Amino acid sequence: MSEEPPPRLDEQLPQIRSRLARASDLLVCLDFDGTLAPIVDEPDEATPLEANERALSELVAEPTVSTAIVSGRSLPDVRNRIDEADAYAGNHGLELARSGAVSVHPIARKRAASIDEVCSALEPVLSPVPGSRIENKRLTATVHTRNVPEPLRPIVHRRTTTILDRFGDDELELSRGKRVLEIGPAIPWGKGNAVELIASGLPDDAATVYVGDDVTDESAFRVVEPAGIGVRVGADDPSAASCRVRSPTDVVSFLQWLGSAGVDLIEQSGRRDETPVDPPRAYPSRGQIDLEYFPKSRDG
Ligand SMILES: O=P(O)(O)OC[C@H]1O[C@H](O[C@H]2O[C@H](CO)[C@@H](O)[C@H](O)[C@H]2O)[C@H](O)[C@@H](O)[C@@H]1O
Repeated sequence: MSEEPPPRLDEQLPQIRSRLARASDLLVCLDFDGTLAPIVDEPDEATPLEANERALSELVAEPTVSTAIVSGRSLPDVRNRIDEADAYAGNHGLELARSGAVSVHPIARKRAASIDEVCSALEPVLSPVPGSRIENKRLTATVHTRNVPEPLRPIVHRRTTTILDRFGDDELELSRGKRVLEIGPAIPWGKGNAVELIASGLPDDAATVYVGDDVTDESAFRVVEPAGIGVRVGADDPSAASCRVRSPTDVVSFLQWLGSAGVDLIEQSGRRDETPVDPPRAYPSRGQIDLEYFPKSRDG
């Protein structure tokens, strides 16, 4: 990954056009917080921009386009916040909903009890810290520090690390996001893996676009680039994405552009007529799914 922030999206339009002009189909994967919805102080109050919802609906209506929301929130939470997408990945890719069925990473499912224990242990040590908040998302947990006064944030970090060392038993790991500490199972699985799974149901010459704003979106950028298009939302962070926009408002413009010029480029390529498209692979029902859709591992 370059140390430099990626170039602005408008500077990259010729490259984006040429990638779309070679594609038979388009998969548009979108992060939620900071991408479709502006970042707000209270996580419960995050709402997508109406214009982003409209632009998503227009993409959903296009026969050459598939859509997915890929979020760090729990699956039920993110599905309640934004409707209509063809697929949803929650908990940073550990749970997936598509074609009417849900699959959960088998190791993450086993470690849900440890997440619960850690949340219970964190409650008494963090509740005295003003503004701190624990979001238990079953497969992962988020410790929020956005509303914690700056001088107290190191205390939250220390206490969280201490509890995780005591209860996590090497099964859980800590990572950082935007004013949050994310606690999840220590397994090599992230948003990028979820995007690969979703894309595997599409023809080989489909183009995948991924738009996201935070650290966990980087694994998805690495998966889609360079054949697809990664768009980092935010000012000047280095990223594996090939271009950037500044804010969720700019995401609106990009989604609108994809729904008009982007779809035209794909249709003009005419590749769809030549390529027989496999029917989307349906998710099997709960219970059958885990080992089939997620990799086996020693304790899986
Ligand atoms: O992958 P995402 O959909 O972007 O989810 C990442 C985390 O988003 C939420 O936290 C972030 O947004 C909050 C509301 O704007 C903000 O207050 C917080 O500081 C941000 O980090 C969500 O609450 C987490 O569960 C997600 O993991």
